[in-house]
Amino acid sequence: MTVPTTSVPHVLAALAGLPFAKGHGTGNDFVLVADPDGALHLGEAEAAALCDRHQGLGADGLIRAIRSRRLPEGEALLAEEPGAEWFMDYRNADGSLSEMCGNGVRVFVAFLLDAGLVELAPGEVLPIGTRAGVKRVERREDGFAVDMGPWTFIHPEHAAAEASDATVTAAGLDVARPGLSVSMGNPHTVVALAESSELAGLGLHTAPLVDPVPPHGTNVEFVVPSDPLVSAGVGSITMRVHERGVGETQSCGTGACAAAVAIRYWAGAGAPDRWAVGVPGGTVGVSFVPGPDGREHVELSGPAVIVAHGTLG
Ligand SMILES: N[C@@H](CCC[C@H](N)C(=O)O)C(=O)O
Repeated sequence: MTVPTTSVPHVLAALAGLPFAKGHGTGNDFVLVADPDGALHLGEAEAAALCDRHQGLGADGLIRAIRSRRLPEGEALLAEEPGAEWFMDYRNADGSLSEMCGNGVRVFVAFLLDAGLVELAPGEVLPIGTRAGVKRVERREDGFAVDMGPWTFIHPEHAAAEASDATVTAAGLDVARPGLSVSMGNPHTVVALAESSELAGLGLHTAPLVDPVPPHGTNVEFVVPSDPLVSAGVGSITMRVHERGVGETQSCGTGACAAAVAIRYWAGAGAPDRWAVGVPGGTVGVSFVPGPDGREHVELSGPAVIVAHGTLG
């Protein structure tokens, strides 16, 4: 019998001795590996094997900490921000690359601190290279806040004219619902539901069908606005997410930002700039703030926890 060279045990055997950490942000969990000089080969097969929940370590994604100058996409960012020494090389659980991960970038900075690779006092900001550009991460007493940059509609012509640009079908929904596709550097399609019972009844073990799907696929957020929607100036929503390249996760930081963007857009004039987004793994904060470039930026805040360290055996 021939053992496939891409089988999880085979791929993991080739990584024996690899030090790693495990961390999460509101239950969105990651395997983290320090590879400052880019000496390791951590591609699609390695990410999928490490993230395998049965035969690997198990995670929603793999994050490699590599110096920006060691990757072509990181080197390009250094011209824009010379302080972005570290690059978050992120892969989904199926091994695919994603441009951005909002929970991941907070956990990434917690990992750099834990590994002694950076120093950052509360109130200080660290620029991080990502495939969606440089993200500035501020350390706070209770976690981290990330300037995620400006949001955009993926299909601006439809969104502006019809307030939705897709129909979304999912297990547990009686009929297809309208969705709004928002880019946070990575793609999202947001669907509003009226009742918590509809959210609870969704079957997210299979991927929702989005028509038309954005060019590079999409993450899908189902969102229920709280009643009242706004309390003490803060909007409140609850969401579940099916992530591209992963499946249902306990949380998605970029998804929480996209959900707040869509609900605020649908709510119209007078909707608040601060939002609390409840996810199965906790709560994250999303704020709309003026950016240094004069555009509106989205700020994501929330916890980041390193739970374990180990060595691949
Ligand atoms: N969980 C992440 C998003 C991870 C990437 C996503 N699955 C994609 O393919 O775009 C987050 O916290 O933002």
